[in-house]
Formats: sequence, C-alpha cells, structure tokens
Amino acid sequence: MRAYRRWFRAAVTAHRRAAGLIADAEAALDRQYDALDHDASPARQRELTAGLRRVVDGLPAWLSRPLTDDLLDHPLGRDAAPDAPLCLKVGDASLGEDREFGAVAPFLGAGHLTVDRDAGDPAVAAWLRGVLVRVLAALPGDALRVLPVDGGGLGSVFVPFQPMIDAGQWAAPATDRDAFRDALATAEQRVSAAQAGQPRREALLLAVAALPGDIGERDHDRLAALAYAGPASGVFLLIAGWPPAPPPHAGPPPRLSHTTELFTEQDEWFGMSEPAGDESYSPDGSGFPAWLTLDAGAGPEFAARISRRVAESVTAASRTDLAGLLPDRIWQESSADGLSARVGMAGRDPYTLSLDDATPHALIAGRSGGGKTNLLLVLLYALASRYSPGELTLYLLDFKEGVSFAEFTATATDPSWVPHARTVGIESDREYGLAVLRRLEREMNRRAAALKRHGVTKLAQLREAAPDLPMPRILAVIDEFQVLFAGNDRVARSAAGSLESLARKGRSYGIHLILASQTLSGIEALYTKKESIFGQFPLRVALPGGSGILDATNSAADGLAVGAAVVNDAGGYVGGNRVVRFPYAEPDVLNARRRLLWESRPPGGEPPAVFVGYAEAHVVPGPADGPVRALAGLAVDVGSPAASFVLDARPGRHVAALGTSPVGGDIVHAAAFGLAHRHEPGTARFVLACLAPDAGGTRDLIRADLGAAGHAVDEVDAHGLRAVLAGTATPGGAGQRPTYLLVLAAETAMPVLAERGPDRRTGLDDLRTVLREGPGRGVHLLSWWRLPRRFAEAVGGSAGRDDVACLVVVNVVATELGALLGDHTVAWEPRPNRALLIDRHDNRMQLIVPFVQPGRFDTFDLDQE
Ligand SMILES: Nc1ncnc2c1ncn2[C@@H]1O[C@H](COP(=O)(O)OP(=O)(O)OP(=O)(O)O)[C@@H](O)[C@H]1O
Repeated sequence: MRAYRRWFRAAVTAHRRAAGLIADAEAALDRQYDALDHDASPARQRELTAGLRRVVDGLPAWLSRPLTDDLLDHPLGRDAAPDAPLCLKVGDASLGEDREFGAVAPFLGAGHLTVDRDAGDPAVAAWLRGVLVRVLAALPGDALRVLPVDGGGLGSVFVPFQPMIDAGQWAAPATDRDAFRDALATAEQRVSAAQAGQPRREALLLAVAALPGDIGERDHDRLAALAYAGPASGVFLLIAGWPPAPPPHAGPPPRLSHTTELFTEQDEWFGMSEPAGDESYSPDGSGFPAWLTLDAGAGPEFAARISRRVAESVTAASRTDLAGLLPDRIWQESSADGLSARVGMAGRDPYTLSLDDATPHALIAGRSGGGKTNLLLVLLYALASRYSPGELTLYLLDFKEGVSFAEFTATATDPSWVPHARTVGIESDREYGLAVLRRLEREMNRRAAALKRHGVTKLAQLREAAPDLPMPRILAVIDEFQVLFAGNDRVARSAAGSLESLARKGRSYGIHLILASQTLSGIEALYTKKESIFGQFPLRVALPGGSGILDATNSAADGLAVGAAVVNDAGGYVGGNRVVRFPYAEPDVLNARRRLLWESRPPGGEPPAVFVGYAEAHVVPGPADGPVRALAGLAVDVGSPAASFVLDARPGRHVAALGTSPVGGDIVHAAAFGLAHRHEPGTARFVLACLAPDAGGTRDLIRADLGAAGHAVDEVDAHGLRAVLAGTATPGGAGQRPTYLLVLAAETAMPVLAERGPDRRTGLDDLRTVLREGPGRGVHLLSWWRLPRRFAEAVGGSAGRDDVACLVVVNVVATELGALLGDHTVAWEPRPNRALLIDRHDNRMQLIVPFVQPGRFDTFDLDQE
C-alpha cells in the first residue's frame, strides 16, 4: 500500500507540474504568442514530459506498456499483487508533438473506472479490452473474478476472453437486464459476505461494455451502492457508458464514489476526473490537467492470446490429482453431523463438498461426456475413504448405460468391492429403483421409531444414546433418475412419492440423496411437475452443459471445460456459484483404493447386493426344505431374491408360461430343474411332452438335467399326454409319488385334447379335472403356451381362470394379458430378459428376470422377443 501511495503521489506531482506547464503555456499564449520564450519553453516542456514518462515507465510493464507482441515475453501474473491497489495507464495526454505522456489512474484495490461512451465505439472497446488484459496479465490468474456485462449485445469485447470463461474464472457475459441484475446480486452478495466478516476471496470485477438499455433508476442506485461499498470488500467496477442517459421521467444517474471518470471533451479527446482515493490530480479539484486520448488498448487477437495463457495457468494451478486428494489414513471421520469430503479445487482453495442438515441432498447434471461418472467416482471414493462402513452406507443405482457403478463390485478378475456399498444397481429397471427407494423408506421409518423410542430428535443424539444401534449415514446415488418417472404409471407415481418423502424427511434420519441426470429435458419436466421435490436439493453441481439445474438465468456452466463444474449451494441462484475443478479418477488409483478399503472391511462384511439389468439369470437348486416350489427367476428387487411359485395341494397350483418367446420353455426347464433337485432321485415322476420340434433344445436340456439329478423321464407325445391326463384325472391314478407334467408348446395338443373319447370325455375335461384336483394328489402341470388364447380356451375361459394360478408372462402384449386376466388395468410391457410372474391366488404380480438357458440372449434376437 505504501509503495503504491508513494508511486501515485509521484505521478500526481508530475501531472501537476505538467499542468503548471500547460497553464504557463496558455497564459503565455494569452499574453502574446510572439512574446513566448521559444527557446526555454520547449526545453522545459521536454524536461517535464520526460519526467512524466519516467513515471509511467516506472509502472510494471503489463500495466503501462503498449499491448503489443513485444510484451509477450514478459512474465504473467507478477506485475501486481492480489489485494494491493494498482494503477494503470488509461490514456495518452499530449503537450504537443514528442511531448506525450501516459495518463495513469488507480484501479483494482483502490477504486473504479468509468468512461462515458460505451463499447459501441471501437476505441472504447479496444480500451476496455486493454484494461482487462492489463489486469489479467498483471495479477495472478486466479486473483480476479470478472463478471462481464454486455447489454448492448455487441459481444465482441468479451469474445477473446472466452478461455477465462471456460476455465470458470470469469462468468459468462450477462447480455440482458435480468442477467445484469443477477451479476449485481452476485457482487452485492460478495459485499455482504465481506461485511459479515467472511474470509476474502479473489477480487471481483463487474466489467460493463454496455449497460442494458432497459435498466432503471433502481439499478443505477444499486451500482452506486456497490461503488460506495465495493472497494472495502474487494468488489470493483469498470463501466463503459457511464453515466447512462436517465430513464424516462427520472433524474440523472447518481455519481459513483471511489471512481475515476473519463468523459468526452471533444472527438477522441477525453477529460479525466480526480482519481479515486486520497490523491488529486489538481490542487483545486478540477481533475486531470490535460485532455487525453484513450489508451490504444488491445486487439482481439492479442487479448485472446493472453486470455488463453492465463486460463491455462489457472487450470494447471487448480488441477488436483486423485491420489493427493484421498486421505492416506482411511476411516478417521465421524458422520454424526454430516458427510463431507474434499473433491477438488475452487481456485487456489481445496473444495469440500458437504451433505448435512443445511445441504442434505444434491442434484448433478451435465451433458454426455461432461464428467459425471468421473465426479461421482471421485466423490464416492473420497467419502468411502473418510468414513468407515459403520459411518456410511452407499446405495448406488443407475438406470442406463453411462455411469457404471461396477467399480464398486467384485468382478471376475478382481474380487474386491467397496465395503460401504449395500446395493449396486447397474442398468436397473424402474421397478428395481422403486424397490431400493422403498427399502430406504423402511430404513427411514426404522430410524424414526428409534429416535422416538430414545426420546431424541437428532441422529447425532441417537448415536450417543444408543451406541450399539447401527446408524451409519446413508447416501443413495441415483443416476439418470428421471427414468424413474418416465411414463405416468404406478411405478412413476410410487417412485415420486417415495423420493419426495425421502427428500423431505431424510435429513433428520441421516439419509442423503444425490440425483444425477444427463437428460435435462427429463428434469425440466419434473421441475414443473414436482417442483417441491427439488426445493429439497439446495446443492447443485452443474457440469459442462448442465446449467439446466441452476436458476433459469444462471448459465455459468454452459462454457465449462470437462473436469470443472459450477457448484452452487444456494439452489442454483447465481450468487451461490463456485467453479470447482475435479481430479481425473485414475483407474489405478481407484483400484488400489478399492483393495485397501476391501482389505480393511469389518469381519463378516457382506458384498453389496448387485443387480445388473442386462445379465441373464440361470437357475440353481432352491432350498432343500420348506414348501415345494417351481423356480421361475430372480425378483427385480433388492438382493434379487429367487422368484418362485408354491406347488402345494390347493386346486390350481400349476404354472403356465405364456408367449412365443423360447424363454417360456426355459421357465418350464427352470421349474423342472428345481424340482429334480428338491426330490430325492426316483421319488418323483416326471412326464415330458415336447410338442413343437423347435423346442427340441429345451427338451434335451430338461432330459439331461433330470437325468443328472437321478430322475427318470417319461417322454410322451400329444396322445401320450392325453393318456397321462386321463390317468392322473382318476383318483389313485397318479400313484403315490409327486407327479410333474412338463409340457412344451402345450397349445399344439389342443386338437388331440379336444377330441371326444368313447366315454364322451375329452382330453380337455381330463385336463380341467387335473387342474382342479391334481394338486391334492401331488400332480402339477408345468407348461409353456405359445398362444395365450389357446391357453384360455384350454382352461375353460374365465370360469377356469384360477385353475392355473401361476402365470409367467413373457412376450404377451398388455391388451392380450388384460383379456386373459379379465383386468385391463394391468401395466405390463414385454421387454427382453424380463417376465411377469402372477400368482392369482395371492394376488401377487412380480417383475422377474426369468431363469434362462445360459447364452439364451447371445443367440436369440432380442427384437423378436
Ligand atoms: N476431472 C477430470 N479431469 C480430466 N479428465 C476428465 C475429468 N472428468 C472427466 N474427464 C474425461 O472426460 C471423459 C468423460 O468423462 P465421464 O465419463 O465422467 O463423463 P460422463 O458425463 O459420465 O459421460 P457419459 O455419461 O457419456 O458416460 C472421461 O473419459 C475422462 O477422460
């Protein structure tokens, strides 16, 4: 400060002497030109201008020298110190040929600068660019944040500075009134924060190329207030076009305090007011004693070059590496009051992301390739390193290709997993997502009850009151969460309900949500539909292309480079913006860290329940005791429990797989396989009818698996099947052993079954008797019907609906299924690798991953299914 004072005083003194010279000269001219001392005066003039030049030359190069290529070798970031006042050359005053000198004015750290013409004037545009280049090059790259305003829509002034915008150090230009007001709000917030004693950040410069034409008195007053309070808080103004024309019926705009003003005198000549600060150019307060032309400033290319170089250095300085960011000693933190982890750098400072009572939940958005996967990996590994599995549990869910949480699970080549992960869903179904949300809700209710029981209101208190009660904080991360709400169906409604309740109440019970999305349109639809949910997500992380989750006027994330994000903890309002750079999630570092976490896991730590949407399910033997069941697949649910159907003595305990897909045959195979392992060899009878040649492969497999389990198989054709039905329909005809009728392509038997026999009975009569009475005698039908309508006819239409209680629906469209069930409200859409298990007795409908033959979907065209 002292050095600046000394220097500026010298400059002012030199200017005054120049003024004296001009006054002398004018007086002399006035007296009489001829009487002027022609010899002495030029010498004195030269002497004085040389003195003035020395003053300007004494200024650091970036603040004074012409902005040309000659300066390119001069180092960046060393000509001014952050927080210290600086002076720079703003114009060229002249006392005649060869007697020019630089006019300097105080600026950042000391006061504001205005010029009365806006950047529509090319000289003003170049000047403004020049002032920006000077401070950009003189200061360390991250010592100044610029909020550009270009209300004239001219745009060109700030175009060269795009690299600084991309690097997140400058905001994107505000080009209309609303955006201008947001910029004002940001600056005002900075002032309030400083006044409240918050630590100073980099200086903030509101740089205006042209004010929006439609601003009013109130905006002028806000600028005046900023001018007054700004310098003490590190907020400065550089305004081209001040004072503006007063709005209609309004007085002239207020004077800006702490401001050095340049104003037009004539053509390209400007006058300059007294400078901001304590010094003055003239003894009588009349301002700078000479007219001046504006500093030539910087051309767009030169500005772009400097901007690129400074941006690169800012980016490099704020780059972090993952290894440096993860703590060496794991699991040292308590999550009693919240979760937080260092995840990157905000300028020169480490950035810590927190999920706690104030910011319980977060939204993350960015375009494809914007770095979402990377960010989530960094965040989750950082959290898992700080908190032990006793302090933090993770529920990870993704709905699409994209973020893959496979990184948290064991693989064929690496047996380690992240021990905090409770569930990991990869390319999950919406139903699976709903199941996870429901599970979280149940956990929330469990915690609510525990709080009540212990008479406390906060999780931290509960952890003290009941130290043995497992009460880790839970973080659920849902990627592409908008998929949950696709369609206006039961799943969407239930998911919205669950999510809303978790978002509202979760914070009290240590449950945090991070919702991430690429498809902003999906989120936008939700904004309008479910605005209330998003109010619960004050923390917003906008990766490149993710401005959609910020306030409508906040486009700060549009120009970000990959590796950076605008993190906003004020629900998206501009004032809360912070540009944060995240390290690259290096695979080697992640792998090493996962191993370390895994090796440190508590004894008995279970691997996460993994659900992989595209994976085939293959049958394995079911439990050896309990009710006898037909295995059908894995439930689309947390932990993927087996989905099965109890084959007890109640009438109708049979299975029909429906649909042309060969998966229908696989269902019969899975059931047979499970039963073959359930019964001791030779203690059950298996009758197999394969009635379509193209199901031969499945028939062979059934035969082989039953044989391997020690069971004989009676193979029959349609006539044989009819005979077996006739036998088992008669009391005592089935014998003592449980009997399973395995029928592939059952509809093919219809003509044979429909024929009347000599006793006037048809095979269908026997079939229906078996369906009703068979289970009581240990006889169960496990069948695959390619044509659901034939099946309906076979069981006797609606009257026989409950006679086959278990339907496994494969590729049957909703209308057909509705007709079959007599219920058109059933929501079902056939999809690859999924089936709907319906137990008509229990009124249960369950989405399952059907058990199929290994490789079924490798050889089978999914589109045909
Ligand atoms: N912080 C970073 N530093 C350096 N490179 C990064 C960083 N973040 C992401 N990247 C690079 O960008 C690429 C895309 O990132 P990432 O896969 O995280 O994007 P994404 O948004 O998840 O994309 P998608 O959803 O399409 O998979 C990565 O391959 C990585 O090389």
